[in-house]
Amino acid sequence: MDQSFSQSSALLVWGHHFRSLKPPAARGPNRTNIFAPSGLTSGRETETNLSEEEKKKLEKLQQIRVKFLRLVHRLGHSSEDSIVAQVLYRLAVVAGRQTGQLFSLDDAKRTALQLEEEGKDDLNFTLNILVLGKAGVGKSATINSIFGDEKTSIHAFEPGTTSVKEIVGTVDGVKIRVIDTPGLKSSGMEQGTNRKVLSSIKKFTKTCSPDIVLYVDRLDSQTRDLNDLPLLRSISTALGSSIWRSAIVTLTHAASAPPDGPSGSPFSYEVFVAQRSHVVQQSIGQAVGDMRLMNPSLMNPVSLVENHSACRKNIDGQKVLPNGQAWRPQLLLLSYSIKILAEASSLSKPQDPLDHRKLFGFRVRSPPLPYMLSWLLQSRTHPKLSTEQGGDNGDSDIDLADLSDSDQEEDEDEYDQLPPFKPLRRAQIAKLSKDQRKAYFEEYDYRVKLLQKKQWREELRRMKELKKKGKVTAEEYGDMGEDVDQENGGPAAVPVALPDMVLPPSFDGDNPAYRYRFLEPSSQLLARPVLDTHGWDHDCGYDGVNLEQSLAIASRFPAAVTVQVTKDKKEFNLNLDSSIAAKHGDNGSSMAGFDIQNVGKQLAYILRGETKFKNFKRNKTTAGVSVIFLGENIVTGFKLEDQIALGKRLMLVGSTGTVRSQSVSAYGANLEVRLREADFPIGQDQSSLGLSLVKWRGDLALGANLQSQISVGRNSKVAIRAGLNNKLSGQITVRTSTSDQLQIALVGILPVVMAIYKIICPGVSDNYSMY
Ligand SMILES: Nc1nc2c(ncn2[C@@H]2O[C@H](COP(=O)(O)OP(=O)(O)OP(=O)(O)O)[C@@H](O)[C@H]2O)c(=O)[nH]1
Repeated sequence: MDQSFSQSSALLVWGHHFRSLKPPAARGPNRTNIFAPSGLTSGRETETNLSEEEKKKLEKLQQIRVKFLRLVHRLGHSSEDSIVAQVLYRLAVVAGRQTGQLFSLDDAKRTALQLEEEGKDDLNFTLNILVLGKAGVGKSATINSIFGDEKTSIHAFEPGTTSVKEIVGTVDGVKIRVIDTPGLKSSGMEQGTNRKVLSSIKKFTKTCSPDIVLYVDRLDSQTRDLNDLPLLRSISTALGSSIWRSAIVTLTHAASAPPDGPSGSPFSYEVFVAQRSHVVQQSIGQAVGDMRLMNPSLMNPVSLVENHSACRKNIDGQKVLPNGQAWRPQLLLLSYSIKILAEASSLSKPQDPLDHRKLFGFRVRSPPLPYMLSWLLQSRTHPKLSTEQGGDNGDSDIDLADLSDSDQEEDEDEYDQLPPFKPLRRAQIAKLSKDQRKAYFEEYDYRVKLLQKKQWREELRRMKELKKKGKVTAEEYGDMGEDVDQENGGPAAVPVALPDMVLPPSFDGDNPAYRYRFLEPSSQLLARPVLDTHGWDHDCGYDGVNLEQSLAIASRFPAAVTVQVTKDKKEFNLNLDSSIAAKHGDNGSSMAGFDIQNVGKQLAYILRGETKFKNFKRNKTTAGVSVIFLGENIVTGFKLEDQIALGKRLMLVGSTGTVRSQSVSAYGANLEVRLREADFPIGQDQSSLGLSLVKWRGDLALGANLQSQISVGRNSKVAIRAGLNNKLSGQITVRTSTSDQLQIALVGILPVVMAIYKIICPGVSDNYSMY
């Protein structure tokens, strides 16, 4: 389910610079609200005291404001839009927060609308854009998308732009002049070539100085570190670090599916965009050498772009991102805003220049509602008292009963009735013919399975008896380790022995995993290191720690706390999950929880509660609420969930819910069918098919998700995960694990075959690289 949600989540698309913002003027008690109707404040009185020079400045600022509102109108945005509100606020600040007749917002709005209705072509607004970036990142394609026309040629496999050139066109009555530049090189060795290109760019910009710089890179490139520093430094040295003042980080290929995270499941779109934006923004900060630019509130704004011809379009024919936002009007609005602010800034005193980065850096953002909705709709297991803590282990009663009736005796008998069997030695097996060996292994596997089943049932029976007598201890219960949790279709969360560190795939003497081993813990507090598998060579990869504790509060209320802290040089992540539950009779249970999670770069504090009722033997209904505090936003949520078990193998889970913040709501529903092998957990084959639906800001996102784990032969397992949404983007992941070396070799050949296929059919590879 996650995947489909992540595809549709809307998120930090504009980085943290584009947060929905209540006009800050409305926040402080001493500030004048620029959105208040004119004439209600003392503006008129102060206006009469103004000098001629100040009056002229106000008039000019009002003209700029009218011009800006006309541009906003042409883009189809409203003055309530967060970027627009921020620009208007900033203009009011430059004006000294005058609200009199000379600088009335209502007047400006009225004039702008009137001029637009008259259709006058007197806007007098031009925009010069310099486009910079590495080779092949999509600079020329972005320029074509801006103009909606094939103005410059693009190439997939060779340098498309070989010299600096100017492209002129008109968009919404605005004359836009774009300087397209040859692709720059990132490696330190090639900075000589870059210097030549940059010096020709500099010559060009002397005659046509840019209002905006688009620094273009790909959203989907996997650089984790500061690989582009030499390139960014060359740009700063050649064009001056002030070039970054008006730069927008433009990330192309924005419809790409997020890659897999350390947990194996894909990142949400929000996290993917936030991480990639952060890497580029930080690199720019480092290249400029201004530590203030490392401050999130001063980083360059980010804009997402998707140039692919198959990109989904909205009813107006505008290309839209996976979160449903039309990117082109947003990019233009951002560019116009920066130019408008620069115009306003030229009227203010030199010691107070406007830095648009500061402007867009307010730490308030529109919360990613689809992401929060998918989080809310997840099924949760209520913590239970272990038998040692005095509990009867609630739901697992059903499991034990279910799993120990009817066909159990048959299986046991079957195993006991089997004729004697003598396992062969390796040397004896080697002498068998191919058919004999096959028959031998089939028989061997069949017997092992029956034996495992028998042992498992014996263990369950033993546990049941002990439970009846109230004698089972937590350790024994933990040893069992096989109690099936009906809700999650997997082993229930019971204390298990501390796992060892995962060994890296190739030997590395520096890796601590080879030097340290865990000891069996005596405490119930489970502590585990968190491994980041995407580390570099000689990186130890352990950047975090995970702690888990289950307790019984007042010997009655089971509680569970999980804390995970990851920290490396640059990032600090904290995740806290804590829950406490209380039972109502035999069939009901309520849970309250407090979580802390990283959402983008902010911490979200979450209060949640839910009540679960078992209304029929195989049906459970859950209702839950949540309140999330994210920055200055409060997101409230409500959900309903129903689980029906149809026999032992099939489970149906349906949930629906809504989240709401700042009078915007997102609605969603999930339906999931889970199917597992009849002798689960001895046989591990299981599949699930999920459908999800999210409605947010008028956009409907539908997603389907299939997950399947199948055993192939004796030694291999295949796990398939496929996701597809109604925007026809999706992802298929196939993972195979095998102990057969030949198969590994075959799997290793796959990328080579793919690479050859791409060379033979370049068009195909280019078109399908992201979809
Ligand atoms: N899927 C996808 N492909 C893109 C996108 N932008 C560009 N491309 C493709 O990437 C390739 C290179 O695009 P160009 O626009 O020529 O890149 P460039 O940065 O101008 O390249 P140089 O001029 O050589 O520096 C072309 O095949 C484009 O079709 C995008 O947003 N999504």
